[in-house]
Amino acid sequence: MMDMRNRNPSSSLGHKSTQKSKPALGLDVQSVLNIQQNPMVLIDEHYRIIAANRAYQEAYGMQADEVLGRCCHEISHHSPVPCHMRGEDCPHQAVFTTGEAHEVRHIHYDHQNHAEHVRIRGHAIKDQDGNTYLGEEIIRLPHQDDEITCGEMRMVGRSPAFLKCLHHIEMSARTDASILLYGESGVGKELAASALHQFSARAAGAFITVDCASLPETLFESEILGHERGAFTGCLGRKRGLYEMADGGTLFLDEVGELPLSMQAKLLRVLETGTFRRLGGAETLQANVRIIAATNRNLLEMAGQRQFREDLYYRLAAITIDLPPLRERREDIPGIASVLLERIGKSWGGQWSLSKEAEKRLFAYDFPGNVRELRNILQKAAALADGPVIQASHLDFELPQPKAVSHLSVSDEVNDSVIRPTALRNGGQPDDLDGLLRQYRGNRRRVAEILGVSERTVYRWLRRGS
Ligand SMILES: Nc1ncnc2c1ncn2[C@@H]1O[C@H](COP(=O)(O)OP(=O)(O)OP(=O)(O)O)[C@@H](O)[C@H]1O
Repeated sequence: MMDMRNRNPSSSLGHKSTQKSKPALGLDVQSVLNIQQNPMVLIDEHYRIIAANRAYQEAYGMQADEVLGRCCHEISHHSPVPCHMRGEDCPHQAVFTTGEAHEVRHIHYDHQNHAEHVRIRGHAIKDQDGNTYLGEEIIRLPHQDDEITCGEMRMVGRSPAFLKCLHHIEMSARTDASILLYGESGVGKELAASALHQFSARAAGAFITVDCASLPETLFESEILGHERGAFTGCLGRKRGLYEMADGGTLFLDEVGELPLSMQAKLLRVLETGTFRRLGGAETLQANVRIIAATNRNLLEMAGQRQFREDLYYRLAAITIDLPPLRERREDIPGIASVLLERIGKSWGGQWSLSKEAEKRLFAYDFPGNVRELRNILQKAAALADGPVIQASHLDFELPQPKAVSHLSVSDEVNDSVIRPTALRNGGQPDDLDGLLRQYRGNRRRVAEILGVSERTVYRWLRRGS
């Protein structure tokens, strides 16, 4: 039987006096911890480990006397500073500040410096003197959980901001609440929605995407609710709508902020009742659908300007999740770049990697168009590279200074040398839409204004090109 007081007298449970230092109920802490199959540790307010079970010692390849008295961050993060000082969501900080249990997703390093994804549940534990300790259970995630695989796509990242977002996605997926994903264009909202569906109890059901930006107002009802035969001129047969097709699964409303007010009212009616009628139909139908919506607009601000219904906002946003832009998680750039190059290699039949200098240049760039822009830059670079290694010179991402453009119209633009590459193609789409977006730091509204088209049109062009 191990006596914690002998191992680390200053930090054992009930350490205030020898008389009182006996653990509650006289239990041997070590044997209680050893019952746990997952790694478990007790940590004091100074981050020092005062007890660790056998599974913890095995996970980090250390003997008990090598672990006790050491700081938790030294062992699991190989870091001299606590994880919240490196931007991570730290259970220690949360539990000692709030006294509440806290769960996070982290990357831990074993004694051979191998990284592994873990879920940590931290709880406050009191001794008989009222001192608080952090009890941490560490759940090691299976290898395939290192990344989120959505069909062919993988959601890659290991930055604190990304792990926090991934944790929110996993936790929210357990509920059936509606979720609103916020994030700049190209940040991975659709991928996140698909991950939410996959983690949820509805994973076996359908995942149906509605592109709200490109859905014409006239087709809204027939597309979302379906129609009966002969419902309108030229309508030959019965068709189930997207809402009905998502029964038992998830309906993803992409770019929900682009929905005109009239469509918002129709959508709200369906979401509130869960019932609907196909166009031209008399029967009231029902579907059990989980709603995930995404936007890059501030919907509450839009609600204040009467451009978005407040009641619809609250129906969509039971839970909101922010997806951080790539420039706020730069350490993810090399990992994502390598996955994107793998994807490009597979579809083009080749293999590309980045030179050190190219990696450095990517790391320094701001990516107003986020992961989609990174993908476009890499595609272009792979096409330009004369071998398997992409050099810095192949990366075309000069971010030109935005010009003062508030007064520009389409005709002004034709005479403007900076914007000339965007000369309009058939159908109004500029030749270098990506370049124009880069020029205006991904601001689709500004680009739409310059081209004299609606933001929905710019969005539709982008989708067509991706
Ligand atoms: N973490 C990631 N790891 C790997 N690929 C990613 C990641 N995030 C996004 N991508 C890729 O970036 C591209 C853009 O992602 P996605 O379409 O999900 O962005 P979005 O936020 O929905 O964009 P938009 O607002 O324009 O609709 C896709 O090809 C997607 O697979």
